[in-house]
Amino acid sequence: MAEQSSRALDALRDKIDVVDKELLQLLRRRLDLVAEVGAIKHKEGVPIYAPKREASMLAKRRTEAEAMGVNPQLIEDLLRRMMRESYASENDVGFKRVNPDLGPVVIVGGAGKLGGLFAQLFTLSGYEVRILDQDDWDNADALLKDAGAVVVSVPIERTEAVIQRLPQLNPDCLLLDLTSIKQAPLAAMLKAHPGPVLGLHPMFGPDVASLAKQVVVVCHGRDEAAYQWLLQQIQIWGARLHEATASEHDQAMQLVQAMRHFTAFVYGLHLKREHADIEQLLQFSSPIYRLELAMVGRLFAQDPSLYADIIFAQPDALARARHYLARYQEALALLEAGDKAGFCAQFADVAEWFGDFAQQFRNESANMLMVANDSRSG
Ligand SMILES: C=C(O[C@@H]1C=C(C(=O)O)C=C[C@H]1O)C(=O)O
Repeated sequence: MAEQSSRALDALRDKIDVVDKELLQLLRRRLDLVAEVGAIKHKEGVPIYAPKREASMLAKRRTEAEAMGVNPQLIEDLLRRMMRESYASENDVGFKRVNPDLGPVVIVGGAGKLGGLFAQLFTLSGYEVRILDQDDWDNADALLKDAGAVVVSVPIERTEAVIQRLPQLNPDCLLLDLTSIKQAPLAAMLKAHPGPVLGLHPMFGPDVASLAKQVVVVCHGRDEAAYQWLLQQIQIWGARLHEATASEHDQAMQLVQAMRHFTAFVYGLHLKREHADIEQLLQFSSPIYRLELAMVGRLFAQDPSLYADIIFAQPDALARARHYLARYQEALALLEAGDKAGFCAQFADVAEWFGDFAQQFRNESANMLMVANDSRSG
């Protein structure tokens, strides 16, 4: 259908175009200022993400917006989107090198995606980075000889074997890994290397444009003082650190990763077996269902072995999956019995357990749904 226009409408639209162009110029000016901030941060080693500055800036702009009859959420959305752009532009400037005396950083598995991201961040921070990938083992001694830090970033199922395969490192070399389970790799590293050891789990994929606001889980291994520089470096990259024991981490990952991915896998399997017509589902979808479908569908755009690794590497994935099945059967019994009241009672029980988080998640998702809807066209 042709979109309607009239002379009056065209005149107003021309004026809107002028305003939008002004906005664009303002954005350009803001980006230039942010680039200057980036240069100073680079020099002084200030983290790219400044949560307090952001919070006070957002609060002020919200108040001002209200006074001007502008929806405060509108300015907040715009500023948050611009700040995301800031992080990426500050990335490009590079980062202060916290440990100028460190020998080369060797990334085992550096040709992989996550290893590649860390290789890039270390390089942007002025460290000498060497990659030790599958075909480089003949050359391992030379690559590792004077290493200041060795980062193991290989698929989970190979992590322990790779750690065992490493030649003896310098006693003061830092050995760390980025695997998404922590107990077994940490134990293997402590056994293989008498020097400083650290377990990290970056809670993000390799596609992030910057580390700003991302979380890195830190599981201490040995000689914390020897790797403070790295923890500081990661914060300069913009990430937030979350300390946990390896077993706390692995327990949480059961639910956050293994169970969740397994459930998404089953849902995908179910859609296929039911011969669901995705095109049609999308036509009928509400924004929340579209988002859910996206969460499931995106899984199948990735490497199956990545997910197999995450799910199968968890020591009690099987027991957890069985618990989940039992819960499903419990809920199914309510359905079989036509027990609506029982369903509502359980629902209320779970709602009470979620407590304030339920409302918090509702608010958060409302915003996400609006964003998801904004990106629709046609
Ligand atoms: C530009 C800065 O860096 C980041 C980006 C901000 C922005 O775009 O306004 C604000 C705070 C920081 O998280 C800054 O620190 O001022």
